[in-house]
Amino acid sequence: MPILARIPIFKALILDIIFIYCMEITVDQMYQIENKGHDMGFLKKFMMENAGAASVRRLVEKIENIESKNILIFVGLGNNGGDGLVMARHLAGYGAKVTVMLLGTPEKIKTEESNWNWSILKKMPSVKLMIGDSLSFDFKPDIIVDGILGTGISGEIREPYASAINYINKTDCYKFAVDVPSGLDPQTGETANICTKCNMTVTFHKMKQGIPKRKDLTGELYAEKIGIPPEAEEGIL
Ligand SMILES: NC(=O)C1=CN([C@@H]2O[C@H](COP(=O)(O)OP(=O)(O)OC[C@H]3O[C@@H](n4cnc5c(N)ncnc54)[C@H](O)[C@@H]3O)[C@@H](O)[C@H]2O)[C@@H](O)CC1
Ligand SMILES: [K+]
Repeated sequence: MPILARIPIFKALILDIIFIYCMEITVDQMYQIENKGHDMGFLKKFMMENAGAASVRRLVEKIENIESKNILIFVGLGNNGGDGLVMARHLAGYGAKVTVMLLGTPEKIKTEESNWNWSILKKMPSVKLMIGDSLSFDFKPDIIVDGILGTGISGEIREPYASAINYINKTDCYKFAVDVPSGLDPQTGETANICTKCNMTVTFHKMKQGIPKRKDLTGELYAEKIGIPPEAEEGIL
């Protein structure tokens, strides 16, 4: 054993570092765990539901009088956006004034679980739905939810996501990132050409290795369980 590791305080520190490192997973491991959980019957739509619900719990704990707030939710066409759609429904349940800006058209939503959530929102007049790439709103948001891009990010940010990220960064309000601030690579901690700067980030299941490197962009950072059976990790972690 190295000499330093024999001194209790250093031993504790080394154990802490090992523990923190082991708690963090790669993005690839996350996708494998998600797929295995889904194959076990814990469907991705349930994971998405729990991700959105856990995010709203954190937001409601943080922000007083949520029912009086104008909340603007930017959603991309992947499952990060799907989590944002779940948040919209839960926040409407709290009585907040919720507007969803889908960055694209509904036919281009990529997954069954995101589509499922979009179709529920279409039946909810309590949530205002906008589509396309207009960034002109007839209210001033108190809170913006960034559900644009998550673990599926690759390369430089393309339109209309880039303009939405710019809009978020120049708007003065509370900013919440779903899973990871859009533009931040959750594996490496590096940013693309542009990235949201947020006040709070809630990531799911376990911390991804790159995210805690960028607390300057994440703000307060949490990893929330979303119901994936621990057995889904077997053979992966
Ligand atoms: N992995 C899991 O276990 C779970 C993941 N969930 C959510 O799903 C997310 C991952 O979903 P996806 O795999 O659909 O990925 P994303 O939602 O991150 O989106 C990927 C899509 O965005 C587009 N895109 C990628 N890079 C781009 C760029 N630079 N500029 C413009 N467009 C770009 C691509 O068309 C791609 O299909 C996570 O971040 C998380 O929010 C949750 O629903 C809960 C469970
Ligand atoms: K995001």
